[in-house]
Amino acid sequence: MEVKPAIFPHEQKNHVLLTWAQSMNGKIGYKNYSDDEKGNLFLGQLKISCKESFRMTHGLRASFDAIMVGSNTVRNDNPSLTCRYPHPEDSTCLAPLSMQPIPIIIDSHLSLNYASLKVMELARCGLTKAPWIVVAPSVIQRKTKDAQLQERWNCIEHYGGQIFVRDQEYPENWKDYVHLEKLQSNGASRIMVEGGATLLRKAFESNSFDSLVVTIAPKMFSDEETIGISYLKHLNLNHALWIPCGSDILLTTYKHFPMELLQLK
Ligand SMILES: NC(=O)C1=CN([C@@H]2O[C@H](COP(=O)(O)OP(=O)(O)OC[C@H]3O[C@@H](n4cnc5c(N)ncnc54)[C@H](O)[C@@H]3O)[C@@H](O)[C@H]2O)C=CC1
Ligand SMILES: Nc1nc(O)c(N)c(N[C@@H]2O[C@H](COP(=O)(O)O)[C@@H](O)[C@H]2O)n1
Repeated sequence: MEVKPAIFPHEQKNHVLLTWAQSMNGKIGYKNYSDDEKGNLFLGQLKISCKESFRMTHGLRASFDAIMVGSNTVRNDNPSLTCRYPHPEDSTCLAPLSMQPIPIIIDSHLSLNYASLKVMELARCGLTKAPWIVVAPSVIQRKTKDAQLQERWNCIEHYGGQIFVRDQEYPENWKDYVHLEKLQSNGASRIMVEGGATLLRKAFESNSFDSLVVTIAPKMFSDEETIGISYLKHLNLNHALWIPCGSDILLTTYKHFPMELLQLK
């Protein structure tokens, strides 16, 4: 797949950036995740980025209208999906509400327990924007007979979130699956797709993105306990830039990567 040089989203209205952090052997997260409600060990996030590239990610988050993640990412990581600078490792170091990206979760069957999520708690406290959830059309009918689904739907709306029902149950094309046109026409024009592996892979397969920023850390993780993304080998990266960032290296298609993001202090 030819990957074209990209311009940074400030100059472009609609933009989809695929971004993730990976080890040298392409690993991005723990393989088995478990729902801590069932009393199992909650594995949480695989720590990959160094502090400089994690800070860069938060600089990017300040430049985008929304961060999109998949439902398994939320189930495994319970991410806050906030813009925190200059110290992203400090959960209280939040950018002003106006600079916070909209969290977008692709959760076709409304499978997550929204009341227990960090993104909902942060929205309830007025610290961040309430999340947008993309669901399959079957949820409308199912929730009339399923009190738990109705409760989740009510929880999202109660905290000011929005639910977007896509047109088809299982669209082939990524853009239809995530209801991209509707999201962008409602204000999420520039979207950072942060993962997980499936959501990113499907975006590659339907060539539904404008740019890439990949953080590659000098780490290796075992096949037994981690999952990976192996799409880079299919890309023609002749136009890509490789930019050192702390102990990591960034692979990006931005011809003019905003280097000030690397100096975010
Ligand atoms: N290192 C990093 O930067 C990141 C790592 N992760 C890790 O990734 C792991 C989760 O990844 P996965 O299990 O792959 O789950 P995932 O988070 O990608 O969830 C699967 C998603 O794919 C969507 N999907 C299924 N079929 C699709 C299709 N045809 N088109 C478009 N979307 C489709 C589902 O609706 C769901 O939202 C976790 O371990 C998490 O920690 C997640 C984000 C970033
Ligand atoms: N840039 C980056 N480096 C890592 O090492 C990571 N594990 C991730 N993970 C992504 O960031 C989300 C967490 O977001 P918050 O810090 O909770 O706001 C996680 O869900 C992945 O999307 N990213």
